Amino acid sequence: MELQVLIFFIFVTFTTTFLLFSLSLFIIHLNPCCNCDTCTTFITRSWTTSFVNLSDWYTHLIRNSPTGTIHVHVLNNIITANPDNVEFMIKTNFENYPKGKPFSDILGDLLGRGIFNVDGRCWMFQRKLASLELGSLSIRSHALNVVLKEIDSRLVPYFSAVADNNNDAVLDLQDVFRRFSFDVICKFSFGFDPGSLEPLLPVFELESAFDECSRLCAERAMAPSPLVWKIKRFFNVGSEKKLKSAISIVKRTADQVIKKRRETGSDSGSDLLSRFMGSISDDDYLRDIVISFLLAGRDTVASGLTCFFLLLSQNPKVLNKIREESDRVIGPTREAVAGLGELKHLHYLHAALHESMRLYPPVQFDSKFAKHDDVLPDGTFVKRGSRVTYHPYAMGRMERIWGADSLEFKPERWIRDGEFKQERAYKYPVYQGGVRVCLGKEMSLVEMASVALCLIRRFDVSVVNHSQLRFAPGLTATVSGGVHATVRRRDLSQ
Ligand code: HEM
Repeated sequence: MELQVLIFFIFVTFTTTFLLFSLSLFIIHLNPCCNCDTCTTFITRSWTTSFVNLSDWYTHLIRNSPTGTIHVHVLNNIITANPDNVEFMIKTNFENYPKGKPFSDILGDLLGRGIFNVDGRCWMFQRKLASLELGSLSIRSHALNVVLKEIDSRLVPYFSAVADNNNDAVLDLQDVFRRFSFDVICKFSFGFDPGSLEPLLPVFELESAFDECSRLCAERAMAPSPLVWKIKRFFNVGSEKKLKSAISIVKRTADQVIKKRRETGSDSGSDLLSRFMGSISDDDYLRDIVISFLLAGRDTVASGLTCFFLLLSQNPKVLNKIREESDRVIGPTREAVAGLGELKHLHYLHAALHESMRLYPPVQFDSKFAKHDDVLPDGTFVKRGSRVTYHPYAMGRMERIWGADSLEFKPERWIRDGEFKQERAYKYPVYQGGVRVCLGKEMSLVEMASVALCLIRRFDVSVVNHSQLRFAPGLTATVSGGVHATVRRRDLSQ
């Protein structure tokens, strides 16, 4: 009995100390008492009466800010859509804006020492290794082969089955593209095929565990204070208990794949894991690296494709122009596929993909934490420890950046002298840009262009729900309830 009392006493003392310590950190870092308009609207959530998404409210505030920057004091968060500030954060003064501890705390349990979650030397080592691998021609053509095989063997049959259903069946584009891109990134990174787009296979345990991780980590990020989730994690209750179990599934599966590969040897050497295995002998480190790639490559591509098809469905003229261009470059045979060389000549298609991600960037915002006091180019003072966020979603909707027609879907704005022209990364930081620019940019564009071509040339895809998109909380832009569409085989006599 005495022992139980002692344990109880230690438990209560520890918990109280922990709570008080965390509360004092919360008060030091945040400013929970601010009663400015922005903070009051944020705390009372009264923005929901006029806006569907938090990002839309931020866009509205930023539009009305003369500098293109706002400050949500209660979150200690500076949010900017000013290209000069973006360039300063991610390039000129990059050293002062690492991901920082608050970010690595949120994703640390899932990503460990993976590239997404680290700064400094550990990041630089992985970055160098990964850029060497991803830059090589052989891995690019491996990526294209993986994508084309998945399109041919699963995506086209899946769409065909829906099109041949006489009852005007509807499919959820977002769900299909997520499963497609999960298969692709697993094959590309691990060299193994989860087959999640096979209609008859049950949802793969790894895939749903990954969904759960992404959702619950985003919940951590949205908590008003890390104290909330840290206490839950400490006691292993509620959402933290679920997260722990989902993370263990992801890690266990990755461990099994690596162990098997060590036993059988890296056969073809073409997937990313085989290539990393040549330089890294620590299997836990290898696992962290590969999990970061799975996270990076899955929902981003699915989100990009979903919004692209939504916009095409609303803009038939753009759709027709893409079809005309592809007939010209690849030839009119519907089954013909574009190789790496031909993809480069599809200028209008690339313009349309970039334009779609301007309005619906897969990563809507990206935060860093200031190491030292600083002043942004627009004059905003940044206190050490503040969170500084650049906001591609708001940037894509700014008249001062894109002109009076900024809300229109106009691929033509990317075409000069008949060719696709890239914009500066700081005006269009959809793939971030600067020192930590996305390493999968080329691969994702090849993947999205290939999917778009194969589907557009064969099918008419019509989105049925056209109301304003409501995004669910998550690391990547995900539409609540999905994006539903009918699919018909194209009438080739037209
Ligand atoms: C439309 C698709 C994609 C978009 C919009 C996108 C966007 C981004 C963004 C915004 C970042 C910076 C995130 C941060 O600050 O942590 C990033 C980083 C990264 N992306 Fe992507 N990404 C896409 C696809 C991919 C794919 C397919 C891969 C893998 C093959 C990939 C691999 C990476 C990696 C490894 C990083 C970390 C780079 C570093 O920290 O140095 N991405 N991406």
